Amino acid sequence: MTTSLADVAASGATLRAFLHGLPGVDRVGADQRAAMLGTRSIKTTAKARAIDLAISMVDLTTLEGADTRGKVRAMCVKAVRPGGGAPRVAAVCVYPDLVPVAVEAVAGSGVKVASVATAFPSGRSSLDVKVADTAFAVAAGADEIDMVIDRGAFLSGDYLKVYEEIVAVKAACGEAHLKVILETGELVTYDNVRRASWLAMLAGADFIKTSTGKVSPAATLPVTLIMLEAVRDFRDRTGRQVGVKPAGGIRTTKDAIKNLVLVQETAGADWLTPDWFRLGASSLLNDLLMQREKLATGRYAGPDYFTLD
Ligand SMILES: O=C[C@H](O)COP(=O)(O)O
Repeated sequence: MTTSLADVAASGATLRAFLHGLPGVDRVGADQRAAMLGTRSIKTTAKARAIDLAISMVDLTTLEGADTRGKVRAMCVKAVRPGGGAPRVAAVCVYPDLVPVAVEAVAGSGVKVASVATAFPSGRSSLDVKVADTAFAVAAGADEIDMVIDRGAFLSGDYLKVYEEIVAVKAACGEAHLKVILETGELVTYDNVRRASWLAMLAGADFIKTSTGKVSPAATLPVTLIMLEAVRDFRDRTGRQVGVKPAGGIRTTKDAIKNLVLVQETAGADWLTPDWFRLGASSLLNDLLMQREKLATGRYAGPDYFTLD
């Protein structure tokens, strides 16, 4: 069924009625389903393919106050050529002022440049500043913008403010893709995660992303499960596909593979590509490369071989 949801945001009241009319999340059921899918084992050949797929989905990230041009350049080299014949990652993710460095370093490789904007990570600034932050990153060459929602507005029930900010930032993105970070660790309930997912998609998000990586808990499996259900149901309802990016705290190959199983079993194979699913992580790539080497040779390459963060 393809139904227009255009009038849902006609007013704060209609938006609230829609979001609160979504079915509630069965918390115990979501936790159990995520735990059950997380224990699935996969064969060695499937594991090799899964590792390469996971590498191709990584948004290799550095978001520290101490980031330097040199650190970003080194990260980009690794993003483009992770080593050992592994595929390139999907994107690098940096603060807006470092976008030009990343753009130059990945030029011609196919690796995208993503940048966090809108007063990341708190989102506490005026809309003008958030739009300017976005425009700055896009003008510098960012292919993707990772914005944060105003959690304060969301938690006080001012859904229209959150919606309008996303619409304004989306407009400032132009051709750049917009990932909307829900910061699920601050949303308190799974029902809120479902509501925020729909709110972001209704406002035009190309991707919904769990977390900034600055708040704990970050990308838990149940939260990713709820967001995958939301993109699946949103596409059933509107015909538009939206991507999902768990980010924050994903460090091991085991974590990555659990996420891939979740995608396959929840949203389905249409989401199992870097166009529709990303893993936002600062150190996951190292473990994926080490496990890849172990599968191929039977032994781990030492840290001399892989640059460890
Ligand atoms: O968007 C990605 C996160 O900021 C990275 O978080 P992480 O350092 O826990 O992998």
